[in-house]
Amino acid sequence: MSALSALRYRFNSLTQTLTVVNQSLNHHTQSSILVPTFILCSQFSSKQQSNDRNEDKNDVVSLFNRDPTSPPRLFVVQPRLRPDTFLQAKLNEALCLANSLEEQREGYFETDFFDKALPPHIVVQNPILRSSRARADTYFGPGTVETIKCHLYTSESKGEVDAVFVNSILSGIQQRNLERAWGKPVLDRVGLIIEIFNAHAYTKEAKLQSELAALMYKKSRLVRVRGPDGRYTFGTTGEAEVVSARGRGSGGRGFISGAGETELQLQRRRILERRNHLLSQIEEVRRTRALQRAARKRHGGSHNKGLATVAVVGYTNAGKSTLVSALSESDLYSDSRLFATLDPRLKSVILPSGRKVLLSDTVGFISDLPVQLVEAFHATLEELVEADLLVHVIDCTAPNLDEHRTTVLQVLQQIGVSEEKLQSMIEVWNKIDYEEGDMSDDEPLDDGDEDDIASEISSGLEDDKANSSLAVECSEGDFEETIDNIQDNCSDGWLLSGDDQENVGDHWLKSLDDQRGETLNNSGTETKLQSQAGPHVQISAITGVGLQELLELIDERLKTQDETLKAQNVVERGFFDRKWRPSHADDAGMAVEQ
Ligand SMILES: Nc1nc2c(ncn2[C@@H]2O[C@H](COP(=O)(O)OP(=O)(O)OP(=O)(O)O)[C@@H](O)[C@H]2O)c(=O)[nH]1
Ligand SMILES: [Mg+2]
Repeated sequence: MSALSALRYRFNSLTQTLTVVNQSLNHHTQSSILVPTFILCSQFSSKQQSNDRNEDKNDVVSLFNRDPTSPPRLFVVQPRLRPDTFLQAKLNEALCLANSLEEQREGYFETDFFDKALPPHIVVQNPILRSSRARADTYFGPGTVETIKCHLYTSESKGEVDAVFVNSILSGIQQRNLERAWGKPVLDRVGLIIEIFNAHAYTKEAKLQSELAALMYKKSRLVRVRGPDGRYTFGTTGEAEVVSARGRGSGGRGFISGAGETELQLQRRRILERRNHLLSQIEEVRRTRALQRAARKRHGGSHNKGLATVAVVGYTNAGKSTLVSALSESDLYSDSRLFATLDPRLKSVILPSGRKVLLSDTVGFISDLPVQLVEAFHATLEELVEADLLVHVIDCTAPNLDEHRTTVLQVLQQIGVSEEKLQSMIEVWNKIDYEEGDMSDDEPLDDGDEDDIASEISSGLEDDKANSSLAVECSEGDFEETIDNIQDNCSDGWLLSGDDQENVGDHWLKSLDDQRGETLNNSGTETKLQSQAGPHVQISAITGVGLQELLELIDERLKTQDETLKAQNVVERGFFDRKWRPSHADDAGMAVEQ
């Protein structure tokens, strides 16, 4: 089996299995359930929610000018990674990300995830693996840029491409230069994830937070690049820097009144104004959430006891929503699309001891979760920080399970979850029902020449090569040459920019390397983030295996926590009593004796 078919097989077998699983639930029922039947202490009443959802309905925030009525077709560029299992996992994730970008309408997606064709894609040389540093201007070397360009043209001739997705982190300059080289909008990993959040945002809260993240990302991408004529230009298509009237006349008269505002300054100002507006609205959301949490803690439980919240966290697509639905016998929206859930949902569950608790389903994480999203989704993520107990769901079928675990732990630490809560977190391995198809004739990705593989993996291009003049330039024989032998001095003037930039991509791969070092090393040295040796419970949220055991474990952990808290309270009360007891001689003596 060729590397391409192996990859297709893996992707298809993954999606097919999930299709079968999904068939057990009626699609339309699933789709419509985002209008929740029961949201405890929700921030808005259901009537309010529907109003909120209708409000700003046409406000589609997009990082590139995509048509919101139909999902964009993306061409996926995956830089090579090692080992092959890691590359395979990252490529699969990139393809799922590319297919996940679709506007959500009235609570459901028009396209079934499994009906979507595999996006055209290519695996290329990784500039960071090769020279430990990516090019400042185009990230890839000129040979790779050209190779991608001709593969892109071939795909485009079939009407397949609206934009290019590079599964790496690019700087603003690199992105702009690649857009010019390829004549297509370019999205990097951060951009695509933010774009997906914007497309999937449905409630007012999610929309506000996603828009804020997109704005902050946009702000960091406002760059000027040198045009073909050597002058600085602004904008994707290289418009000249526009000067607005603002600034003129404000600081003086006539010639000393200032040069006005450049396009760059104008865009920045607009972004900052909108940002302040969004921040004030998000602050309101946070305040409301905090009040509701406090109310739950005070009166939510039986016998006037507080109601404990158990937050279900995990990598995106791990099965969090399916698990919460199964435990609470409800029907939260679940989908193989990444980031299907953006808003926290609370569902009540009765534990084996008879105790009632709230299960919270929330947004999933991903490696390199954009910092803009973490900051913007502060109000949502705060729910996790405030939860009494965390349940970490891991998809045990993921080949890079350790990386998923590390990513989630890193994000939890980043948002301020205490060490104590991380220690008491329950780790659950989900999808134990999953059976891998027969992979006996599957070849490892890297068998043979790695550049042949890169050519092979490029989807749907092989057949066209013989006929297309462009394909002649991309023929496999030339491929190696294109990548290896073209000198790095071929960049046109416009590729070079005067603007300084940092190599964010380097950081990304370095962090990948670090993670792989941590997660794939066999030295036996445990990092702090890997203190968990294995799962506490193994379950299948679909078949129900292990769910009772999980509920018992939650019960037990909460009980232990209650006892610890009680003990602490006794100690604290003792201290309090000693400190504030009236200064009667006998009492004081007793207090000392205690
Ligand atoms: N085979 C199998 N598939 C499962 C299981 N649990 C969930 N899935 C599937 O995994 C996919 C993702 O499930 P979700 O519950 O949406 O995952 P999630 O973690 O909520 O994902 P996001 O909300 O996108 O972060 C869906 O297609 C589910 O049907 C399981 O136990 N076994
Ligand atoms: Mg979900």
